[in-house]
Amino acid sequence: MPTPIIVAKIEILKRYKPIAPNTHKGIQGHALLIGGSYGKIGAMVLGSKAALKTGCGLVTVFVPKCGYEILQTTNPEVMVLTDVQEKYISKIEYDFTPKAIGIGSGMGQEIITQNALHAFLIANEIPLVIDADALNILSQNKGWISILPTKTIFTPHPKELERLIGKWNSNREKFEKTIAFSKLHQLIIVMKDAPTFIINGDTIYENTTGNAALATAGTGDVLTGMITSLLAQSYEPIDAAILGVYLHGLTADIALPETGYQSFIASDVISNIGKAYLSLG
Ligand SMILES: NC(=O)C1=CN([C@@H]2O[C@H](COP(=O)(O)OP(=O)(O)OC[C@H]3O[C@@H](n4cnc5c(N)ncnc54)[C@H](O)[C@@H]3O)[C@@H](O)[C@H]2O)[C@@H](O)CC1
Ligand SMILES: Nc1ncnc2c1ncn2[C@@H]1O[C@H](COP(=O)(O)OP(=O)(O)O)[C@@H](O)[C@H]1O
Ligand SMILES: [Mg+2]
Repeated sequence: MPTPIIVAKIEILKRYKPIAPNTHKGIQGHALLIGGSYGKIGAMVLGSKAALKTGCGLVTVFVPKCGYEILQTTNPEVMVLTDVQEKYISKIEYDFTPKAIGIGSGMGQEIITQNALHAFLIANEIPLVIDADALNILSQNKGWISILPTKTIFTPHPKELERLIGKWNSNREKFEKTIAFSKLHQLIIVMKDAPTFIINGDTIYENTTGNAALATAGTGDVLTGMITSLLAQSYEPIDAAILGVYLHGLTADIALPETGYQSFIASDVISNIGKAYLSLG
């Protein structure tokens, strides 16, 4: 197994691009987040707010109709497009060209949603982050993985990873299988765990931030919003994954003295993104 590259501040500063003074929202990047279903619109509320707080200029969400008022009320900075269906996504349509797309958080796995994902993947050429139910759907339809743009970012937690690559008998085998999967499909795999590893073919990155406060609902949905935002800001996919995971963990390290492990929630990741950026100098 290749020795991991340790991702500490020095590795981040090689990749981090401070904001240009004369930038504007039109060049800061437009992120599109697709997902949500009845009862899981919160995943999109969290992801879209995280995307804005990570610095892209514009964020649009595509959600089932039941998400419209929720998102317009909770996140007024976010633009909202809706599916024709009330409770789940059935046909993904939008009339602009986003710089990056994140798909899957809270999306559910209805058959009609699976078909909508397939049609979307066939048409799409924009850089992608794939999370949660979109990963689960791909696990059941492995042939669709070949349609993805190269360097698409997958963000599985251990159970989602197992659904994609099958069971492993040792840590070593888990890495071998993930590396083989990454190479076969030319994907970047964010192996979310404690710690999180990022696999890019034979290269392994080991993140150094984060703690058990992150073991709470929605922190993964937030990470998807953050990585999609960085992709929209023209970071290379590998840099968006590395920087996103690092900043996400750093929010928990910064908040811990005030929240403790137990009371930290996904919204606390979002409210500490600013401090995480400031600590980069
Ligand atoms: N507020 C919201 O709307 C929320 C929506 N969510 C969405 O709900 C859907 C279901 O996601 P889930 O992840 O809960 O369901 P999954 O069935 O994918 O994952 C849950 C299973 O994975 C295991 N697991 C998770 N993390 C693990 C780890 N680090 N090590 C070992 N096992 C681990 C759990 O024990 C459990 O058996 C997704 O679409 C997700 O985006 C969740 O993110 C929760 C919050
Ligand atoms: N004990 C832990 N230490 C560090 N990070 C953790 C820990 N538990 C969970 N995380 C992080 O929290 C996030 C959880 O993501 P995920 O399981 O997809 O949550 P959700 O789907 O509820 O949003 C991942 O980034 C994971 O690495
Ligand atoms: Mg998740």
